[in-house]
Amino acid sequence: MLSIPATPSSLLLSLHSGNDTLSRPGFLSNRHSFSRVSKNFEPNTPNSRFCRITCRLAKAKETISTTNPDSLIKEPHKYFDQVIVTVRSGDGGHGSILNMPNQRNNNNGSKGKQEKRSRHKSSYKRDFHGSLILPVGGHGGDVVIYADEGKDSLLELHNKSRFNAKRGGNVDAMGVLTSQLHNGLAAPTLRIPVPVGTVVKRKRGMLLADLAQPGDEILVARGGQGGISLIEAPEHRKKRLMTLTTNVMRDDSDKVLILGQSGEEVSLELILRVVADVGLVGLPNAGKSTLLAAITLAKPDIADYPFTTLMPNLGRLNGDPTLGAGMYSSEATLADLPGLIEGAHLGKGLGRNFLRHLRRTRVLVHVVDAAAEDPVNDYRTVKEELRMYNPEYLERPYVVVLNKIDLPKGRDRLLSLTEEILRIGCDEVPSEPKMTSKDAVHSFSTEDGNADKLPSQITNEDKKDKELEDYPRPLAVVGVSVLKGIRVNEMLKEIRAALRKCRDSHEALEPSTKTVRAM
Ligand SMILES: Nc1nc2c(ncn2[C@@H]2O[C@H](COP(=O)(O)OP(=O)(O)OP(=O)(O)O)[C@@H](O)[C@H]2O)c(=O)[nH]1
Repeated sequence: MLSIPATPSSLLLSLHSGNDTLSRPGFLSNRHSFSRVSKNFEPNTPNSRFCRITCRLAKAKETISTTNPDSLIKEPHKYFDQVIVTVRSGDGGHGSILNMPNQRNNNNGSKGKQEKRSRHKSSYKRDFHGSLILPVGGHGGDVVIYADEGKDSLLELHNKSRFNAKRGGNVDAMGVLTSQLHNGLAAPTLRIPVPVGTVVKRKRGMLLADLAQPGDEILVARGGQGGISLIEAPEHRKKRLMTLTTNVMRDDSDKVLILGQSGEEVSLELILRVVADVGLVGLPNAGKSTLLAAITLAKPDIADYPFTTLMPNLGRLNGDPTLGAGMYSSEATLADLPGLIEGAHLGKGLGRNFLRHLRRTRVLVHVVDAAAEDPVNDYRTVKEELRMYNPEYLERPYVVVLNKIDLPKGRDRLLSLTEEILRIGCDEVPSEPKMTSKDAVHSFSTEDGNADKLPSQITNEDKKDKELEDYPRPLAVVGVSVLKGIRVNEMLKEIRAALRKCRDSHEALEPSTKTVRAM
C-alpha cells in the first residue's frame, strides 16, 4: 500500500511495513533523490507497521541544448562539425540479501523435512570449488560512440546533447535463496552513431579516438557493475554456511556490496574531419559542386550565387574502367568544400572551419572559373589562403581544372591561362616526406590551425615565409566544361593519375618506414 499526499516539493510516503520491503536493495528507485529517510513508527496505529519516509522528488532533467535551434537551421555550417555532448553510463543493478530457505519456520520443521531441504540445497548453482553461486545485479549500460556511414554531420547532436544509458536490473528475489534465482538483467549498450571521420575527445582534454573508418567505435563510459548477493544467517549458523559459500553477510557494512556501482558521466567534444581522397577547392561559383555532380552520384545544391555550398558534400568516384578487374581499387571519395575567399584563413566568408576539412585529403583539385575577370589571380588567392592556413596543403599533389570553357571568354584564353598557371611553382620535390594516406587519415588537431603538426610539419611557420613559386607546380592543368561535359574524361584521367601517384609514393615510403621502425 502506498499513499502519496500531493505536495509539490516533497512527498510523504507511507509504506507497508515489510521491513524486508524497505531493506530490500533496489526497492528505492534511484530516480528519486531522497533527502531524508526516517522510520518513525506511528504511536497511534494499531500495530506500528507503518513508517514515514520524507523525500524530495528530483525534477526530470531537461535536455541540455547548447545551441539555439533557430541558429541550427539558419547557420548549419557553423555547427555541423563540432559538438559537445554529455554521456552517462547506466548504474549497476542491486544484488540482494538472501536467507537460506530452512532458516524460516525452522521451529516447526521436522527432522525429515530438514533433510529434504538439505537435499534440495544440492540443486543450487555451484562453482568449480563447490561454493554456492549467488545472483548478481545486472551490469549498467555502457556508452559507445561509433562511425556510421549513414551520418554526414553532427548537427542532430546539437538538439540532443545528453545521453543516458539504462541501469542494470536488480536481482529479483523475495529474500529467500532458491535454485531459480537469476542475475539481474544487463542493460543494453547505448550506441551513438556519428559520421565517419569524427574525432572523440574529452571536453578540454585528451584525445580518445579518431573514428576514421566505418564501424570504428570507442567505449566512452563503462556501465556500473551489478551488486552481489549475500546470505544472511544467524550467528550460530554462519560458520557452517561459510563452508558452503563465502558470500555470508558478516556485518552491516557488507550491504554496500549489494548496491550496484554507479555509472560514469563524461563530457565529450566531437569534431568531424571529413574523410576524402580528393578535396575540391576554389572561389565561390567556380563550379565545384557542378563538377562533383558531373562525375559522381552526389546531388549537391548548384546555383549561380556564391556560397551555395554551406557544408562539405561527398561523392564517390567510380574506379578506373581501364584497370579491368582491379578497377575497384582505384575508387575514391571526393569532397566539395564551400568556396574560399581572400581572408578565409582568418575566418572570412564561411570561415576557416572548412580549411581543416582538407586535412585528410591526399589530392587537391583547384577549380578555377576560366571565364572570370582574372582567373590567374583567383587561383593565386586560393593558393595563398591554403598556404596561410597550412603550407603543407601546397605540397600535396594537385590538378588545376580551368572550368567553363564552353563560354567564349574561357575558351579563348585557355592556352594562355594554362601557361601562366604552369609558371607558378617549381619542379623541386619537397625535402620532407609527403603526407601519406595513413598520415592523412590519422592527422587531427586539438584546435584549429597548426596544432596538429606531424613531425614533418614542424617547420610550418618557416614554410609560410616561402612564396607560392617555391611550392610544386600542378601535376596537370585541364580545360573543361563540367556543365556541358566537355573534356570531362581528360580531367578524370588526370585526377586518377594524381591519386595513383600518391598511392605509389605511399607504397615506396612503406619499406623505408619499416626499416626505420626495425632499427
Ligand atoms: N557555363 C558554365 N557554367 C557553369 C559550369 N560549371 C558550373 N557552372 C555554373 O556556375 C554556377 C556556380 O556553380 P556551382 O557548382 O554552384 O559553383 P561552386 O563552386 O560550387 O559555388 P559555391 O557553392 O559558392 O562554392 C552555376 O550556375 C553553374 O551552373 C560550366 O562548365 N559552364
